[in-house]
Amino acid sequence: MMALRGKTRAAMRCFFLTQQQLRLPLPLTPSSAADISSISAPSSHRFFSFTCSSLFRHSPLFAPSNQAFSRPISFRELHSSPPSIRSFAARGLQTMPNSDSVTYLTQREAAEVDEILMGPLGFSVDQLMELAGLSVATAIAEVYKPSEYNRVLAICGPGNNGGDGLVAARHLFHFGYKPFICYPKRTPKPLYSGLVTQLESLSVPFLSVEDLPADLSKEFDIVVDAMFGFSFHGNYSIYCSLLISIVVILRKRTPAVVSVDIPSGWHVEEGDVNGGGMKPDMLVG
Ligand SMILES: NC(=O)C1=CN([C@@H]2O[C@H](COP(=O)(O)OP(=O)(O)OC[C@H]3O[C@@H](n4cnc5c(N)ncnc54)[C@H](OP(=O)(O)O)[C@@H]3O)[C@@H](O)[C@H]2O)[C@@H](O)CC1
Repeated sequence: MMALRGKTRAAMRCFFLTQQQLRLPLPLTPSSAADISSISAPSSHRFFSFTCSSLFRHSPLFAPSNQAFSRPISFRELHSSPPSIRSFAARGLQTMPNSDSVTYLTQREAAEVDEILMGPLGFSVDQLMELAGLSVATAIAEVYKPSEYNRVLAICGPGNNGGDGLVAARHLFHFGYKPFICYPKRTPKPLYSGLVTQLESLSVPFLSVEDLPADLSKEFDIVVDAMFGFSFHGNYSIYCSLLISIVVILRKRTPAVVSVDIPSGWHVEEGDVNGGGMKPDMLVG
């Protein structure tokens, strides 16, 4: 998590990591650090970044001479790697030019920041969700051009992470993509029903799990994983594991899987401890 402690404005920015960035050779050179920093969202799209790097927060610090860091590392390796390897992501982010304004939060500290944002600072969940979804859409547009990756399937879960996905899909529509939504467990709260209404007013199709084609790669260029964020607990229900299986299996042929905030199924601080979580190409947090 990119965050602040008394530096709220400085910390309001979106970070995303792609396979390409995670293949940068280590230790990071000034130019590779610049490559990473150049992918942050434009200042007009800055927002409070939720939990991306908190996935890696408890990794021990690494020595530049460590053999593990003398070669490029892929995102796939990152998922299955011990904490010392996972700390690469934190290292990359820490190496950003204004890294003095960036610190990392635990889940508990993140909850406290939420309380401040939504308490004395007066932010609403709607506002934060809108900014999160817009930032996800912006990050996708930065990496996957609509001319090449036009058809987007957003799989949205029952909580706020799913709400981020609904918002992102709306912005992707306005960016020129053709989004589709799979939202199997709808939440009847006004915030969510409003997001659904807005998408329906744009004629964005909602697909049931049964509607999903057997081969997602033929129908979609990007899958947005907005099933679960930092409140995922326990194991997947049968229903959810079905969805996960679809995406994981077809991920081999799907051009891009983009996870929102935390890859679905990952522990917020320990990562993919059971090995059954999503394996995204890009993580936006
Ligand atoms: N906080 C903020 O300020 C903002 C947060 N934002 C975003 O919200 C995300 C966190 O949102 P969240 O807290 O709503 O939780 P989330 O991860 O979406 O899932 C909760 C739902 O999943 C369900 N569920 C859980 N485990 C399950 C299982 N094994 N199998 C089946 N179901 C399971 C659980 O059900 P329950 O346990 O309640 O029965 C509940 O319905 C965060 O990562 C970020 O992306 C932004 O929108 C901006 C503002």
